This record gives sequence, structure tokens and C-alpha cells, in this order.
Amino acid sequence: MEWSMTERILVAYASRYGSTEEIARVIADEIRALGYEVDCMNVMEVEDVRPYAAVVAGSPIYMGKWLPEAVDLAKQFRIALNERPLAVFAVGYSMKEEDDLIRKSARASMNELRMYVHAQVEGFFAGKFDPDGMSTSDLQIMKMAGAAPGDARDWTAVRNWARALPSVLFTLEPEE
Ligand SMILES: Cc1cc2nc3c(=O)[nH]c(=O)nc-3n(C[C@H](O)[C@H](O)[C@H](O)COP(=O)(O)O)c2cc1C
Repeated sequence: MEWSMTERILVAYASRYGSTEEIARVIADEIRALGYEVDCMNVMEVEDVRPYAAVVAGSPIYMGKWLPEAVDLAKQFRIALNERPLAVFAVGYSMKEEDDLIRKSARASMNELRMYVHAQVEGFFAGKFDPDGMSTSDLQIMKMAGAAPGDARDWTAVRNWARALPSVLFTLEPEE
């Protein structure tokens, strides 16, 4: 099948405090800069994935798992998602450090998702911990985990991942 540059790509994200949304928007901008049409929206706003030639979906990791609404997207649209190229990414604060165990647990955050869909590409990005505006219970959990506030997002890593996506997903380099 030939993919035309006018076909649309969906970037869908879940996000509790906005840091994953910002990563999704940068991913969308990078793909757009390659000449593709891109829609970027919260997973809860997605009505159908069939208008899209490919889908990129991401969620932050909370207590070792994707947010439920992001898993729901995969569950609800599993047939259509398995019929088109799919890339997924997880955002977690633990990933500010490089470590086999952290990697393993980040990969495990997608276990439930993998029950429904098969993604061709998986990405893992460090997130952000900003106590401002955070719920008391979430703040308590982060404090108990001994996390220090900070923004560990690596925009170069995000951009590089996004830029490589169309050629990987479509196995076709976009035309200049
Ligand atoms: C209650 C709570 C639990 C979290 N659990 C994890 C976790 O299991 N693994 C991880 O890497 N990060 C964890 N984080 C960090 C978030 O994934 C990180 O802050 C992310 O950037 C938040 O994304 P958001 O701003 O889009 O909601 C947790 C944060 C909170 C507040």
C-alpha cells in the first residue's frame, strides 16, 4: 500500500498534570514538520481512529501502569488500531535515571495495553514532577517514593524519536 503525504496521523495522549500532553504536542509538531497532517488530542476526545493512516498513543506511568483512559483507547479501538501502524510511548519520572530495572518496569507499564494491541514502536521518556497543583494524595505518594521535584524531560530524545516515526511506521521516507 502506498501512503500519501496528505494522510493524517493521530497523536493521542493521556495526561494528569500536562507533562505528557506537552511531550505529545512536541511529537505532533515534529511529525507535522516532516510534511504530514497531524491531529493531537486527549485519548478521551478520540471518536474514531479509522480516518488515520497511523496512530501514536502515549500515557504517563502511575503506580507502574498506563492511565486507564489510555488503555481504554486501545481496548475500544483494538481492531482498527491493529489494522494500522501504531507507535506507543510511556512517560515516567523514574526514567530520569538509566537502569535495567527501571527500563523493565517502564516496559511492564504497557502489559495491559499489549493484551489489546500490537505496537510497531515503543518509546520511553522521562517525565516531570511539579508539586504545584498536584493533588495531596499524589504528592504524598511522590514524597513517600523519595522523589525530588524536577523536569527530567529530554526534548532532544523526544524529537529524535518522533522524527524517525514515519519512516519506521510506513517504511517509506517522506518526500522532500
Ligand atoms: C501518584 C504518582 C505515581 C507515579 N508513579 C510512577 C511510576 O510508577 N513510574 C514512573 O516512572 N513515574 C511515576 N510517576 C511520575 C509520573 O509518571 C510523571 O510525573 C509524569 O511526567 C506525569 O505525567 P502527566 O503530567 O502527564 O500526568 C508517578 C507520579 C505520581 C504523582
